[in-house]
Amino acid sequence: MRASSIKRSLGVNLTTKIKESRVLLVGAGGIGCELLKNLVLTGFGEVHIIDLDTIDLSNLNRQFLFRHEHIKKPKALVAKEVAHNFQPGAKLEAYHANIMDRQFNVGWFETFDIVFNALDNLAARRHVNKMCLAAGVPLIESGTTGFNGQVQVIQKGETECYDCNPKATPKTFPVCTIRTTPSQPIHCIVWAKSYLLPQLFGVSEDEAAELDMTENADNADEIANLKKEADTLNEIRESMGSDDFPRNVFRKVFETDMERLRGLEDMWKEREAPKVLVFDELQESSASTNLPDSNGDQREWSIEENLVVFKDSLNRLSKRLKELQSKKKPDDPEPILAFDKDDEDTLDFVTATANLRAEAFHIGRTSKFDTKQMAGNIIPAIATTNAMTASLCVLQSFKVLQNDLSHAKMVFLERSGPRAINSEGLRAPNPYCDVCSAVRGGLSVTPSATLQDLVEGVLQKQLGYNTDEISILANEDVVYDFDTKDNLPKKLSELGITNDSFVTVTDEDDIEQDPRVNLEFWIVEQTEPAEAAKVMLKTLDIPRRKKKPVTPEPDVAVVTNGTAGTGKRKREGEDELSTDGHTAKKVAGESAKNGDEDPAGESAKNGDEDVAGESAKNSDEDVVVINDDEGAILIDD
Ligand SMILES: Nc1ncnc2c1ncn2[C@@H]1O[C@H](COP(=O)(O)OP(=O)(O)OP(=O)(O)O)[C@@H](O)[C@H]1O
Ligand SMILES: [Zn+2]
Repeated sequence: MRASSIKRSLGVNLTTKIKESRVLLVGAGGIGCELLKNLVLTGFGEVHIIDLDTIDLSNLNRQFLFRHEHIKKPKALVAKEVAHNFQPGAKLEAYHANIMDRQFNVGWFETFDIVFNALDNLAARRHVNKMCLAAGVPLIESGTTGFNGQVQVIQKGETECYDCNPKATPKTFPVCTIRTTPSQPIHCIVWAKSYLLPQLFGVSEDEAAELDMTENADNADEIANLKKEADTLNEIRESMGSDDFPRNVFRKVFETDMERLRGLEDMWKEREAPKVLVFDELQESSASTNLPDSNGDQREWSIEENLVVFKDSLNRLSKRLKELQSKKKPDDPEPILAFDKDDEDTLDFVTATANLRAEAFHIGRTSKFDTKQMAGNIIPAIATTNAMTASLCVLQSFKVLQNDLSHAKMVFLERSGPRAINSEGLRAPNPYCDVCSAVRGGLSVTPSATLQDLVEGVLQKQLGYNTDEISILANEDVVYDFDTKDNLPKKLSELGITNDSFVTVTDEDDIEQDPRVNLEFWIVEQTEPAEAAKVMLKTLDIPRRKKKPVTPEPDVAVVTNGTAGTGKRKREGEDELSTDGHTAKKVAGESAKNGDEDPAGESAKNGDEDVAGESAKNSDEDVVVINDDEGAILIDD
């Protein structure tokens, strides 16, 4: 768009503000590429782009700034170069780096007028949220999952922050469901992918993220059995590469183990016992069965076809592992093969093995295509959703630049409701949110300062904390609490508490004792010689934590891959809040926005669950199933 047209549609004032603004774009992926193009064409004066990744073939279908010749080059740098051609006058700066690196400190964040998040994971989103709160910079957070998208404006002290609504951690499955009582195809897929495949070709099942190995009375026996079974599988690994290998594996997991399970009669009083699959019988019935070709990916294979793929994929994987082992140098780590949804061999193995197991447990089979979606936790990325979401981010940024948060909105894109775009007014911060209720500040530290200087000198003497009732977290580690006092004499630097690192002080007092909100500071190292004080903090007023009404477990949606935006809109304990007078307020002018002018308000409520919510709802066990009945176009990653 020409500058003159922009001026005419946005007005001189806003156009000038846009031109004078300096913004940061975090992530140059699906949303990021669209957003960068929009920012540059809208006339944003200075745009800094950061992305840690390089360009991959699978990005090209939707990350339109990238071409085949850019594969393996850093996303941020290529995005900058290409976008620069759209608007040669724009000042663009690119960083091929992780936004969580310390060099991107609070002072650096403070230099921006707006930060745009176009990320794909919770950790980075949370980090940027925290940095923007610390720096007092407005954040426009966005996310898409398939046809759903979400944009949220976050401003310290005025709106909800990214963490004001609970986010679910990725789904894990109880070990006993996976090991002995699977009842859905996903249980069999997780077993094949996270248990059997690593047992045969990789690391031990203890490291599988999807298996909840927390030991308790119910599963102690099962975990002991697992260890025993692992030993047997290790023996079977010895036959890898020989013709007997697939047969040995099959017999172990579908004959011996099934027989053992059937013997646990108490277990099968309420449910049907698994059946034993007999290798020799299946081998015979599959004698004339061919390997399914790629046209067969979308249909369920017969049990014979599954056996053929099981054997063939095991042979392919064995060959690969043997090759890696033969090339291993003495100091190299032991080679392994790990599941990758785009690796045909591991995907074939998981599909066939999961289907054979499903057969044993009287569960329906899944096609290779569906297995790939489920095992890879894939929610398709859709270029149009990204483009629409990116444009909504820019529209919201206009409100921010005009200091008009009362007209900024939380916007949702959805396909299932009556309208594609829905919105609602921004909400005030959740008073119980530990993240945005925290008090933040810089802490000057000399190189010789110890943890004791901090705990006693600052927290106890200056700020009046009871040092028996606090815990201190630095770089994800507890460095101090009632039971961990050994670190007191250590220098802060020895504990990794150096320039620009964050330290969080949590008041662990019971809620009746009126604990304070979290105190979070970033370290500013001073050079010696120091004055008397080794650790300095200007006296802060640290308010008391809000007493939360007792509530049932929060009803959280499953976020499958961290791509989802901002989580369910219903706040933890919100119903109770409304009844005791603490109803979360809209930022300003709320009713006007949700009244006649915003007929989308109501539908937004239906679609306002976490953008991954739809898939989560498909199963009573919160299993993520991709519901594609309506013929979505799946763009594979
Ligand atoms: N900590 C981080 N620092 C900088 N960039 C990040 C960080 N975490 C994620 N990103 C970037 O955010 C972008 C998110 O884009 P997107 O969701 O399209 O993911 P993608 O990796 O490009 O594609 P997909 O995951 O769908 O294959 C990616 O380019 C990714 O590299
Ligand atoms: Zn918050």
